[in-house]
Amino acid sequence: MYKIAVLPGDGIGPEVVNEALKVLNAIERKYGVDFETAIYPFGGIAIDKTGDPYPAETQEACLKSDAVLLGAVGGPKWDALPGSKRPEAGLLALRKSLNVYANLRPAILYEPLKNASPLKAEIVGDGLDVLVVRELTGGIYFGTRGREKTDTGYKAYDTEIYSTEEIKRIAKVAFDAAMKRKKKVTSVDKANILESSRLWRETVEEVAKDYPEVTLEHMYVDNASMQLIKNPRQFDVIVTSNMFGDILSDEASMLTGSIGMLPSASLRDDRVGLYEPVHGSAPDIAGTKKANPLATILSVAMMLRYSFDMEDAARDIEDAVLSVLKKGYRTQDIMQDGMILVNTVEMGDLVVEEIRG
Ligand SMILES: NC(=O)C1=CN([C@@H]2O[C@H](COP(=O)(O)OP(=O)(O)OC[C@H]3O[C@@H](n4cnc5c(N)ncnc54)[C@H](O)[C@@H]3O)[C@@H](O)[C@H]2O)C=CC1
Ligand SMILES: CC(C)CC(=O)C(=O)O
Ligand SMILES: [Mg+2]
Repeated sequence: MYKIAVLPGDGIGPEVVNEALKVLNAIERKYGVDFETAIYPFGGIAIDKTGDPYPAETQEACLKSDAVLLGAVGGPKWDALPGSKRPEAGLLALRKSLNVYANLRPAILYEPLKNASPLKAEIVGDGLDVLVVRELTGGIYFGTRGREKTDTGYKAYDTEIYSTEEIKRIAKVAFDAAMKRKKKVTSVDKANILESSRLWRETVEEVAKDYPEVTLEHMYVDNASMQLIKNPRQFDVIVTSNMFGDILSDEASMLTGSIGMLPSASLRDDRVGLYEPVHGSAPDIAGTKKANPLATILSVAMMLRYSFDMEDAARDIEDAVLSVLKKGYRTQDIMQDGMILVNTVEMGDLVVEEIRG
């Protein structure tokens, strides 16, 4: 029996996680498996309860689980807290404590959403499928940061540090993924300025030697941001640092129609993983039932694939999502003329119905 720690978090987090749990339940019944799920406080709600965004009880449960399912954290209620005490600091601590250094963020444009992408039809072509492999437990989000008083105010700093080992292991993940795809890796950096990017580039070059079948190209992050819009079909796997991957994956999400469509898996060298939508807690729509739960539902599919080796069940979920979209059902973020508008709960129910068959 697999143990799953469930961290709904804040804002729309609990709303989308509820729908994902319904889908997980449908998979349990269909495949005769048993998942032991338990919900733990995390993020802003945990700060309210315990003063800590990642309380000891939650940490212990996550470290003992086979997988963690997370909604999202943060919101205006906690924005005035110092950085180290905010819900987002809990998220970084969770990722670090699990050592899930490889964040896979597939940006796939589902065929029925072709017209929901803001890109012109000729750019989208017959579909988009880009995998962003983001380094998740190092870089500037984890470097020393601080503030010092000056005569006129303050100066503040954040530091980007990457070691050869950190770069090697994420590069390997990207090349291994590319071997199962179109065999192309684009490594995104800012090596014309940053020393950490220069080491990144050199190290990725070294790793590439073990993958002669894979084409490697390097691209500066400013150009990559532009190319993602201009010609996204040139990309297969993008490998990049924590911050660049954070930003580029939000950008890539728009190619698919909405950030509400983008799942993620954060992995380490064994099968334990953290699964969460790419989006945040969306305080602007929290409580309105407008949130698209598909990113979280698709994150469950990634959990079944990567942590539980249940490829058929993962595909079942992905096929169910495609069917629901083909039938014309849309949450507000992907709504188009002539389609049927549904809310968060209705979208979850529709996916469950498809899985049940
Ligand atoms: N992994 C996490 O827990 C993350 C947390 N955050 C936190 O979330 C809070 C809000 O951040 P924002 O910058 O506004 O980013 P956000 O991703 O929460 O929202 C950006 C925009 O996308 C929309 N959106 C997001 N998810 C959606 C969904 N499932 N369905 C439909 N529309 C959706 C929102 O309504 C909003 O207009 C902040 O406190 C931020 O720090 C932000 C990103 C990731
Ligand atoms: C706290 C942030 C690093 C969360 C975020 O934006 C992300 O992981 O995509
Ligand atoms: Mg982000």
